[in-house]
Amino acid sequence: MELKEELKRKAGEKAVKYIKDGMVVGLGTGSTVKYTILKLGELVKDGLDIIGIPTSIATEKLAKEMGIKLGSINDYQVIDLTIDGADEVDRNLNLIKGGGGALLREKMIAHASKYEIIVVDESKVKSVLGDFPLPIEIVKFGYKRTMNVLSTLGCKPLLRVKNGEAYITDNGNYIVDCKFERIDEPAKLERRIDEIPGVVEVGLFVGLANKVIVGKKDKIEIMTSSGDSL
Ligand SMILES: O=C[C@H](O)[C@H](O)[C@H](O)COP(=O)(O)O
Repeated sequence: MELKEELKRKAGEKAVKYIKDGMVVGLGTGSTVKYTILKLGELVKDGLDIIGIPTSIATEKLAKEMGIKLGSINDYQVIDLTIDGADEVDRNLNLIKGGGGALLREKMIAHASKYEIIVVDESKVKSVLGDFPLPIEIVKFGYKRTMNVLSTLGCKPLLRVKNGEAYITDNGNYIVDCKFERIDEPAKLERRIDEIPGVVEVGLFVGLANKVIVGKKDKIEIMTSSGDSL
């Protein structure tokens, strides 16, 4: 296994230790949290009883294959704990998410969660967010205008394309990846982007993560928010 993959595995697997019998658990999306879900599948086979709430169709499929019992956010409107990945993390536990296109469901589930744990490899920890182009989910209607409005905030918006076609999210929308030079005030930028008509959700997660598990070469680092109690 290549080193980066090994660090993802380390962080992803570590997170299952916070999952307890009887919990409703939000299941994030991506190649890091995949390791959490695989491990969780083993624990479920050994008798752990939890309900998983998937954040994407891809995660729903994987969790089903692993034999994890699933529910929806409509049936479980309060989630005990969610484990998810991120594309970038700063030391204040602000995040950029949505590299895999799942940011809307991920944010809804993070918002419904009493506790959110993020799993990443060390390359994702940055002093300032913004290296990674910020994913923004927008409706198809008037998308060119929405992209122009986004550019007035100081970024270069690029419509996400997959296999030569515009990428479509699980919710039937487009994703625009917006490259900012640096994001100094994530909370302020999140609010400004959310105010633009046509924007469904932005991949900035501010004040939602309680703990970040970082897979490093020599160890696992755990970053916690103030008031963290898990
Ligand atoms: O939309 C996708 C999610 O926000 C992912 O959690 C994020 O992109 C990180 O994914 P990965 O662990 O594959 O880098």
